Amino acid sequence: MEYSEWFEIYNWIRKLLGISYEKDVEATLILAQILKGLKPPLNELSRLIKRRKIIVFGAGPSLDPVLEDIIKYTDTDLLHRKYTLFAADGVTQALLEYNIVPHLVTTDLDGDIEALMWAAKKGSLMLIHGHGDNIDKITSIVPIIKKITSKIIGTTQVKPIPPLQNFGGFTDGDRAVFISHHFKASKIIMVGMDFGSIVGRRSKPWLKNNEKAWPAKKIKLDIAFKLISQLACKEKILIYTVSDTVPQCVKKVSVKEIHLL
Ligand SMILES: Nc1ncnc2c1ncn2[C@@H]1O[C@H](COP(=O)(O)OP(=O)(O)OP(=O)(O)O)[C@@H](O)[C@H]1O
Ligand SMILES: Nc1nc2c(c(=O)[nH]1)N=C(CO)CN2
Ligand SMILES: [Mg+2]
Repeated sequence: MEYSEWFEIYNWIRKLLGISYEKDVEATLILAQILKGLKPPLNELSRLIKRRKIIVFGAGPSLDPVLEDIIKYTDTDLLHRKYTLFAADGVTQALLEYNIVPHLVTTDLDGDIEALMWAAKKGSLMLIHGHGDNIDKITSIVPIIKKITSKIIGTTQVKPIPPLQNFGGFTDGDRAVFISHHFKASKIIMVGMDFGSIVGRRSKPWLKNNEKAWPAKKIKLDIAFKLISQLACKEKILIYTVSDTVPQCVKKVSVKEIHLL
């Protein structure tokens, strides 16, 4: 997506959530400074996505039960070989419990940090997002991840400055879908991308159970739903979901059907 096209969407989101452009720019400068000197592994990102089937895991309430179901039909080694596994932030904790190392992780560093460190150690490529409301986490956590791995790509939602990138997308989950589209995935299969008004417990380390979405979170889930609908309809790409809430132009499939895709 052209930056000008994204910038219009970003401004729409900014108004909805009252986001500060200046703080987003500040976060971008700080993240770029911390990652300076690290060459973003874009070739590896492309190799993991281009012409491959991607499973994007979101942190909705259906994540854990569906993951259990998937593992019933496909053993975890096969899953790892057949698909590129793309975890949205806190989902990494669930994958850790099944010992499934995601190939890719999108995070704005508000998921379970231990799980993110585990993924970094195991070789996941970490797409770390900087925005105006996670500057404290950027400065405290990114230097630690940098000591563990060089497989880091910094992302931003404003104009990128090297070595950062902007592939479009807003929340960790829809950003994973946008990145998969940008690098020309053959198919994108969404698991746990439930949207709606219940936040899955994997979303935040402090959640013990699934919980009713607080007002800002509800707006973010609606934004994610809309962005994926727009992308699926406009770009005519093949996006599937196993969740009951189905964005426009996305096809609903059952867990059993995943391996037929
Ligand atoms: N019902 C849901 N509950 C939680 N996450 C969901 C749900 N449906 C889809 N998702 C996706 O899973 C991702 C999980 O990431 P995470 O919980 O870290 O959210 P986030 O993008 O950081 O947003 P926030 O800033 O509100 O925490 C979300 O970005 C969202 O796109
Ligand atoms: N400034 C700002 N940007 C964001 C925020 C947020 O809370 N503040 N949350 C996001 C969800 O992943 C993505 N981007
Ligand atoms: Mg997050």
